Amino acid sequence: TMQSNNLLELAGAISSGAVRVVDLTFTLSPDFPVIVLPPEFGQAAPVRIQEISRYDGRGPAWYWNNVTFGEHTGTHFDAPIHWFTGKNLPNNAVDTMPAKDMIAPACVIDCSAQAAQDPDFLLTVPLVEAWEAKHGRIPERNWVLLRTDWSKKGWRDYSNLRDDGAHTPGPNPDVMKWLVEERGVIGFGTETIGTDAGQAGHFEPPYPAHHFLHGAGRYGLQCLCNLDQLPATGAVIVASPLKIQNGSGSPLRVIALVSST
Ligand SMILES: O=C(O)C(=O)c1ccccc1S
Ligand SMILES: [Mn+2]
Repeated sequence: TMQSNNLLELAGAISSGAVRVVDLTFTLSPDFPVIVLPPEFGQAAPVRIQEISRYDGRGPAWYWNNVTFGEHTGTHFDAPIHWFTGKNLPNNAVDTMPAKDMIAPACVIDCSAQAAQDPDFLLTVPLVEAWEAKHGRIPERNWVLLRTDWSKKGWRDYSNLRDDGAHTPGPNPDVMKWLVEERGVIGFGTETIGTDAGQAGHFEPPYPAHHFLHGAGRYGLQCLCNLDQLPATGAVIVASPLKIQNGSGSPLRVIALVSST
């Protein structure tokens, strides 16, 4: 049928390279920095990869590990249940979210110049409107990915922790409310630790990306990389979190399909 031909054409285009598959994921390792919350709160467990056997007496023909990690570690996905504003929504966990939400187009907003000047740079509605004047209105059910080139920093600058918390770029409250309510985005993605800015705990409402996205049943992606390899529009994101029972999120492989033509 027509549909199956389109799907087979896509598979052929991926095989031939006419459609590039761009990996937007950091390697999940014990060295990767994880979010540090104020000391009075529970903290993410460190990533641990413990070898069970490696073709030796513990397992002569096989290599495998036990892996421990927090749901919000490395390049990872946030489900609506992660935030109190999404706690009562239907199908709000990674194991109950609709599979169709795992594939959607993306708009990439390049703020790398601004973020290079100011680690506390905030995306605003006027900046997105200026982007739309150039690239067209953000369609419904798209990811909006904030390119800051933060993923190119060394670990210390990547976390950019000071005594008053992290200083990393992100969205202001107005733009998050606007993206969700006026543009119907499926989610918001960042290169930094967290979809929110490092100082977002002081915003109103606190952590506005989490607040508005998950309150509307939408999703977050964070610690992305290689956003500089994506076009402003036209990429399709595949983001399928682990099917953790009642999970609030999970590390995952995020890939983007990009037409080479
Ligand atoms: O979703 C996250 O990884 C994240 O940024 C976060 C996690 C837990 C608590 C607060 C925040 S703000
Ligand atoms: Mn998260």
